[in-house]
Amino acid sequence: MQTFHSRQGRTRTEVRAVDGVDLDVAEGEVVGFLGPNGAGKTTTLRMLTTLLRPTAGSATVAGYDVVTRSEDVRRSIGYVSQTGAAFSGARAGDEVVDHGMLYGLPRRAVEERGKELFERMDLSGLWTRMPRSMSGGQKRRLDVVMGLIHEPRLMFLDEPTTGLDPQARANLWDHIRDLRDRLGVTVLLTTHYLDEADALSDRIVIIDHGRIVASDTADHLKDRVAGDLVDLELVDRSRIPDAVQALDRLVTDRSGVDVTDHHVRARVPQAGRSIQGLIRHLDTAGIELRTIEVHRPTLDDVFLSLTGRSLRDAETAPAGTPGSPDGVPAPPVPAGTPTGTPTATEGALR
Ligand SMILES: Nc1ncnc2c1ncn2[C@@H]1O[C@H](COP(=O)(O)OP(=O)(O)OP(=O)(O)O)[C@@H](O)[C@H]1O
Repeated sequence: MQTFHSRQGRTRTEVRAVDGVDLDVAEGEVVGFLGPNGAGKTTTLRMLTTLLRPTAGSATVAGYDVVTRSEDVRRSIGYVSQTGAAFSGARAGDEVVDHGMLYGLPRRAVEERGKELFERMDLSGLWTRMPRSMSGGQKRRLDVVMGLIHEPRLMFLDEPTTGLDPQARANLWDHIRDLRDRLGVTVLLTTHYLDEADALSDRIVIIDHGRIVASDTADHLKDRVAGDLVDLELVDRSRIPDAVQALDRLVTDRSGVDVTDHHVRARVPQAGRSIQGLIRHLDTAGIELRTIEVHRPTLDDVFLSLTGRSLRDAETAPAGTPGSPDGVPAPPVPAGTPTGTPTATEGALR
């Protein structure tokens, strides 16, 4: 759990930023932490990366307790914050080398690894460039290089693609996939982009008001929580009651059947399996269709069915004052890279 206190005049407000987060991440998984603004994603990440001490609860990252073994945690992880890491006026390559040396790594080894990572991240030729003259996408990839310089087994990426244009986003997605596929890095990323969570994550954890409301693969969430949307457009409106009855038999929850104009719509679990039978039935009953459409649900549908509101509508301005000095700043990290552990991250931050 993470509780913040903020003061406005004489009023002291308590914000429970994270309240009931149970999370297990296996080694090699890419987990997308999805939720609207202010849901508690960054706060959870800051606790897992030892930047913030949990008010209650415990968490283990790469096998180490985040409070009692915080230095070991820092040595084992890479963290790309929302604001990025490349601040100084130094050249990109020098930034990377300085960053690696903070981990106690020898200059030569860091340079070699840094140049390799520049190639892998499509930054070749930019070693001596000032970060401020790089494009948004290049800067973000430089942040990822800095996060990877000490060969962590686990990467935390906080909204890695916010502010990037579609091409730069797609490019960074490829690199994030590459982290897992080629480097075997476990990735925990936060996002409020539905398509990003969908495209990148082996598993999606949906957080709302500081609590986890769902955790599963995107496909399972869609099948289990939302169901496919079947939309029948009838030629003859007088047959609507018959079509409603036919579709209603396939509905397994209480979501029911909607009727507008010539359309009859319902959410049906795994419609691919039942649609043929439905069409046969309608045909036999002489119900003529103008169109039939089946839509896979989106993650927004999942969020809607779990919380009663759309993720987009849930995007509200955060209530507290993020960035106030509740957090413990991370000191430079000591050298070394731990060997893999069976569970990359686990914890119950309640
Ligand atoms: N240091 C702080 N002091 C007071 N309140 C805070 C602080 N940090 C975060 N909060 C509050 O805690 C809640 C969760 O914030 P958090 O930044 O974790 O959300 P988020 O899901 O990462 O949002 P975003 O997508 O906007 O980054 C919000 O209500 C926020 O205002």
